Amino acid sequence: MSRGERSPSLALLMSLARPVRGRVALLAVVVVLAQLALAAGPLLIAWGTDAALAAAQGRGELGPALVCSAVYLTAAIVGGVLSAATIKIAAGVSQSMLLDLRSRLFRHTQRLDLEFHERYTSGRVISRQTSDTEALRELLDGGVTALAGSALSMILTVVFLVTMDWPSGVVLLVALVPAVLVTRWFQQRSSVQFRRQRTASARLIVHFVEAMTGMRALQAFRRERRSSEDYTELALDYREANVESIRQFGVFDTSLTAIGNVTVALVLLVSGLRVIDGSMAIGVVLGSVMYARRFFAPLAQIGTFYNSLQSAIAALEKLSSLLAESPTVPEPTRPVGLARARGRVDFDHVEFGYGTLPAVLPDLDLHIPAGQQVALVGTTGAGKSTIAKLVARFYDVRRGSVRLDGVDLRDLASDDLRRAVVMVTQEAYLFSGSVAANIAIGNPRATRQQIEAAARAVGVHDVVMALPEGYDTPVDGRGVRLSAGQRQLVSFARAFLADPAVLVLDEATSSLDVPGERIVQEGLETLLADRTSIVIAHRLSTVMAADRVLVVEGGRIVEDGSPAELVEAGGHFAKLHEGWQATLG
Ligand SMILES: Nc1ncnc2c1ncn2[C@@H]1O[C@H](COP(=O)(O)OP(=O)(O)OP(=O)(O)O)[C@@H](O)[C@H]1O
Repeated sequence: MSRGERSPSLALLMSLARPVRGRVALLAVVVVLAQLALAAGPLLIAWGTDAALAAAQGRGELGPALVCSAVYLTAAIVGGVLSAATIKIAAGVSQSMLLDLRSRLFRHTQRLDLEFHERYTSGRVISRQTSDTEALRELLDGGVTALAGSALSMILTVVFLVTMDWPSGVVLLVALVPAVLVTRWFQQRSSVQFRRQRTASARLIVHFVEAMTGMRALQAFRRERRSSEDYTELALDYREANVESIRQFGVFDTSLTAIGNVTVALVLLVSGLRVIDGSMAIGVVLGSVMYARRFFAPLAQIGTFYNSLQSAIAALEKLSSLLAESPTVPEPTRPVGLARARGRVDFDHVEFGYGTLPAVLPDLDLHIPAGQQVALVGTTGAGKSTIAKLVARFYDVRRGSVRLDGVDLRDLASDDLRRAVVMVTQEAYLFSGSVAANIAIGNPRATRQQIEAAARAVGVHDVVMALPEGYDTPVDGRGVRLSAGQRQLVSFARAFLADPAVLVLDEATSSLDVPGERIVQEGLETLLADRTSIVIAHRLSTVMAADRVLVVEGGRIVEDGSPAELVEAGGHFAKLHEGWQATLG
């Protein structure tokens, strides 16, 4: 990892910590004080045993022993209270930082353009918001303080021990060599193992999600058995990875305990010999042994925390690179207002292609007067949706310009653009909430009367009234309680309520000209009336009702005229028309 790559992560961490820097400083002070209080224990015992007990036994003075006990007790209580405070402050700091991060991520990804979302995929966005934020939470929620506390505890132990009795300190430092080697071994092995675990778990989840979301296809093609065999294999892989990781930790932990015990024995041996020859007091032996015992425990914590640290660093890198993405459809620096758009749309020699791919529209010159109803037809992949999406400025053009009432969309204030141009997609996406709330998306300030009027206008009012709770009936994420046609009508009502100057609509391919679809057709007619409309048409009735039909082929308009004129002309459209009529029989 180069410095250049790391710095955005660090910058992100710093920017998250800035608003809570006071609490971070307090946390640092509390961690140091807690460790000092805890590390003082053995020193007090040594002094208490040698000086205070000697005073009590020799001269019958209880004072020093009482003082020593009181100080020991105070240090223990202070250490305990401060350790608890550390956890509390760290949790507060981490939750504030994560709240900030989560909202930043959400706002940012929402602001990014469609091109980004198509490239990045929703799965990746979700894992930024969930598992990566979670990895960071583990680190911030005590991981950093535990690491700092552990390191500080080891340093203080050595310093106190060397100050109290340097030969024991030397024994400790010598024992540190194998302990560090074992820790390094564990870190190397476990980071490989950790990656294996993560990959195995990701594969398992992907398989699970795929099987669940593709359940219909899975059952239709009788793939259940094969699918569960594959799942079992992946689950076994995951188990293997977990077992191996636990085994490694077992080896590491046991080795550290063994090193710790041998060190205690060595300290005891060296001290014992020195007590025999009279060069060491018994209290110092006690203190040294206690220091030796508490020395290695933090190392196990540092070792096990290594993986969390690694994954938090990786998560931070991914999060910061997502936050560094900037929209390719930027807000204008000096927006031009357009309070009441009339609805004239112009494509002036537009060249457009997705990302760096070859141009889909090589040179489109199209002028639609305000109020005209335009139907786009053509073979699949011809570029109809692309034209529609450019009108809503989901993407920016490479060359030329798209203008609304003469204003380049790139200069138009985005609120004005969103008010003036509304796109209704085939998908007719419903958000979780009531039917009324879904219609009100078109105009959040609308009253219930206005919502109902919109529903009446597009012919969905009776359908809604027949639902168990009428307008307050909740619809799930994708509107499972409503049929495709009903969903479409709700999305028409939403667009009707928004009342845009320009309506862009991708007519559902599944809805054909069958009698049951009459209601959708009528709703559509009301919606399209009195405004500029650009419809990617799939029904003959919609096309025939349009003022103007554009036949698109290979990103170019090959025929342009009224439906009657084009039928008359005997070109592509006339053939399409013939075919349509034949299917309707
Ligand atoms: N998001 C995208 N990224 C890259 N290429 C795309 C994207 N969307 C469409 N294309 C390509 O652009 C071309 C035009 O696609 P477009 O969706 O505009 O066609 P269409 O006429 O609307 O087709 P259909 O009737 O099947 O919806 C196609 O070659 C398609 O592969």
